[in-house]
Amino acid sequence: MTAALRRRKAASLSERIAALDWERISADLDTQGCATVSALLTPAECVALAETYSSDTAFRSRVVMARHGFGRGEYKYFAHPLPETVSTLRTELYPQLSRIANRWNETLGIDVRYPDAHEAFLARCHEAGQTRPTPLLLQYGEGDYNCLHQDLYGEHVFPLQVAFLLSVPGEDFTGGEFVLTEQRPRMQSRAEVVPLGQGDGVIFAVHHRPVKGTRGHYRVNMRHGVSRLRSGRRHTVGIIFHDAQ
Ligand SMILES: O=C(O)CCC(=O)C(=O)O
Ligand SMILES: [Fe+2]
Repeated sequence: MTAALRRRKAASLSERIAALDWERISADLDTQGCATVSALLTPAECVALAETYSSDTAFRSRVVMARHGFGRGEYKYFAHPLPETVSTLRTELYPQLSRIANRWNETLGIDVRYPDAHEAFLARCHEAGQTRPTPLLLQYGEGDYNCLHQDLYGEHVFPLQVAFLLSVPGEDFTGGEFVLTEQRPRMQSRAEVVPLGQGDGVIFAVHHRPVKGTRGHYRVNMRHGVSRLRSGRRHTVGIIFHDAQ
């Protein structure tokens, strides 16, 4: 098979997103507060995205985490126009996730509802002065880590976000595990380490999520971060659906 034929036969990113098992993802998010999708990005897409890190024009700002007490390592927020892979992920993951987000808000008795199209949700952000794009590329070297945090950038918050591992664990880097914590009312916190391979994504709650208890649902507070890299270099791309002030 020629390379061109192989390319045509390979499903596009849109097709791969549409083919995801959303019932399973939805159930995992309900029970665990996170769900993984395996190899949604191809190795070529991962390498291409990771390589844009050195670009001067693709980004609107760079954050050196140690300067802000966020950890160690750095990240850059993409500028418009977003790379096609990032824009496709953001636009096409959103409609499925908005159904889960609306269901969660209903469960928690929160009045906010999310529109079906990402464009409509962005219009809401923009009207409130949240106009700057939030998708970001992160870069970690040996000894780097990302402190537990929540990606909140203003009044409007979409309750789910996604991070994709672009590097190959065990080969490009060691350590550097994705970590989630869940703070439960009047109980001790629960931690979850999410093993990821190259191109895998983790979908997780940004801030709050409903947990089923014996007497209805209650709200827990979520944070995410990355444990210390023992060696090598690790890149991830973060897809956050609300824009920033
Ligand atoms: O590098 C990671 O795995 C975490 C990235 C992150 O904090 C984010 O995508 O918001
Ligand atoms: Fe984050």
